[in-house]
Amino acid sequence: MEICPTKSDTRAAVARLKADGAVLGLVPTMGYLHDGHLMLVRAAKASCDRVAASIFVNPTQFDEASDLDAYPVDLDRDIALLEAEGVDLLFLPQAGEMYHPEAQTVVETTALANVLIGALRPGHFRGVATVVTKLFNIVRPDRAFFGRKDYQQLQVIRTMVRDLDMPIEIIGVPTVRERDGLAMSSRNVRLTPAHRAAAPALNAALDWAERALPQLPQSAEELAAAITSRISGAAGAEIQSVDIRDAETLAALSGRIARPAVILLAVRFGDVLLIDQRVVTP
Ligand SMILES: Nc1ncnc2c1ncn2[C@@H]1O[C@H](COP(=O)(O)OP(=O)(O)OP(=O)(O)O)[C@@H](O)[C@H]1O
Ligand SMILES: CC(C)(CO)[C@@H](O)C(=O)[O-]
Ligand code: BAL
Repeated sequence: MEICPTKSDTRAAVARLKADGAVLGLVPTMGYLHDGHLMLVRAAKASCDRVAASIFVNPTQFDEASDLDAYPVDLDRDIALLEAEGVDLLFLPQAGEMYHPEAQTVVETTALANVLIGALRPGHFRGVATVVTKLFNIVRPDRAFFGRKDYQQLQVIRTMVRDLDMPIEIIGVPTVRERDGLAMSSRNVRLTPAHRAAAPALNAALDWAERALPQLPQSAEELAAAITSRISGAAGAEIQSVDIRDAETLAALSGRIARPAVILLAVRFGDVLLIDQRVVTP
């Protein structure tokens, strides 16, 4: 695996990797890799000739300095894991390499960026869309792979690619979970033991909702209220939002759920914000 700390190294390495017309996949991450990330790498390996990954803890998408400071890092382990998966290129920039000191250009999906998680984390999706655009411009992949766990992020990126005519196919990969159902996340290590024990309540509530939906003639509002009451029983859970939205546009739904919908959860345990999601089809 070639490790490239600069944009110019990366462009040169990509040119070599694509010289024979190979299809290149990109897996963008913020590091501290777990099996969810490795599933993205495996999906990329399965459908592309060459695979690039990036590790960059992007400061512009953090709305809280304390969350950025607490973001876990273990580069040696990450590099070994990516090597073992057969990744061809790792783009590993420093913040100074990534952003021009006088940078003033941003990319924003104006409506989708400022609702749901975007309302809880102001500026977050502008930071994500801007850095992903930069990663796409530096690596120029044919396909890019993102987790469905970060559902709104995936829809923001799909919308951006559509609106700005980026010639990149976006692939959404299913959520990888711990044995007790908790969605894998780099932030899980920051949960206290008591919060870690309570956190599978998110997935349990989603499982319940998926099972209950065909039997109950529930409205979106009633379903959201029932999910909220289930999660509120989990020790330490501070529910930030439970939303039932159109699965594609994330437009709010009300009344009977008559089309594919996504249930979006954001729940704080101490200072850790956990998210989870489930697409349900009536
Ligand atoms: N459990 C998971 N299953 C599948 N994909 C995942 C999972 N967790 C993260 N991803 C995906 O991996 C990519 C990189 O995510 P990131 O590095 O932010 O990891 P993370 O574990 O989601 O961290 P965070 O704690 O910031 O949410 C994103 O596309 C994300 O959706
Ligand atoms: C897509 C991403 C790498 C952009 O910084 C980040 O938001 C993430 O890890 O999901
Ligand atoms: N996984 C999304 C990146 C973030 O939480 O900042």
